[in-house]
Amino acid sequence: MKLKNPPVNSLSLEMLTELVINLEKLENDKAVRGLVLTSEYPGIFSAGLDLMEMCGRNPAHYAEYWKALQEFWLKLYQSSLVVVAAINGASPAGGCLMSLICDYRILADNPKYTIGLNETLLGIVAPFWFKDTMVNTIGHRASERALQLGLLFPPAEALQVGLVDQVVPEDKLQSTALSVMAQWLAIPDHARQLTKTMMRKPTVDHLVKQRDADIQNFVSFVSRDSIQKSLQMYLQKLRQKKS
Ligand SMILES: CCCCCCC/C=C/C(=O)SCCNC(=O)CCNC(=O)[C@H](O)C(C)(C)COP(=O)(O)OP(=O)(O)OC[C@H]1O[C@@H](n2cnc3c(N)ncnc32)[C@H](O)[C@@H]1OP(=O)(O)O
Repeated sequence: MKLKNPPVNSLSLEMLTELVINLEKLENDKAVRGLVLTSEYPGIFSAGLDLMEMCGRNPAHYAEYWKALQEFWLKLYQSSLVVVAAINGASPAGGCLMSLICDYRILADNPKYTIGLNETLLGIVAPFWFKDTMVNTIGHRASERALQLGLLFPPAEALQVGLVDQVVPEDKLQSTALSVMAQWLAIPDHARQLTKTMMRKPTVDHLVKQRDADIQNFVSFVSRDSIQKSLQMYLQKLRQKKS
């Protein structure tokens, strides 16, 4: 599946909805057992959540957006398919989260392709289920440091901390993803799927139990004037970077 939402594959409401629909279609197709997630635009895997969905909108929109994000996370994290992320570009914040909920992550070796949960750099806080996903991958201490500092790791460091499973030359990314997929598909589906469910259930339950409260929390947080100002300033900084 190729992520395709120009210019930076930000996770807009429309994109999240389409991703969930496509995932459902693939899961209902008995001929499909695995999925490689990559970007149509080498250089950018995903810029994360679409900041335009979080700026200057009304509470009903924020609630709808957050619910769609939760839906996407729940769908992909619990997918019965083998999901391999072939990360062919920068992967900040929500882009990193999307990679973390796959079963295996391969990052192309390019110093510009940084990955991490950098929310604090925007003056916002990664929600508990982003944090849980990261802790499950790299452990508590490394997550605490990475989350507080909003670290974006270049490939060698991402590999060292365990944020990705493999770093390969850019021209070997797709072939490596396919050979990793073959290795995972050699395991009987039912055994692998039950194991995945067992490993992920506590994290899933944590969010499921608090879904409504999490939406309310997001809506009230994002509606604050101070948060709106931080997000606007960050967007402005992104725009000024060009000039
Ligand atoms: C408030 C409550 C908070 C609760 C928690 C919320 C958790 C949040 C998770 C998130 O994912 S927040 C988003 C974090 N994302 C980022 O910090 C990435 C920002 N983008 C970049 O660093 C770069 O754009 C890039 C991805 C490295 C690509 O760089 P490049 O130089 O190739 O492109 P740019 O010129 O920077 O961008 C092109 C164009 O796209 C706009 N844009 C970039 N990122 C986003 C985004 N996340 N959402 C919306 N739009 C984005 C950027 O402003 C440019 O727009 P124009 O200037 O062309 O209009």
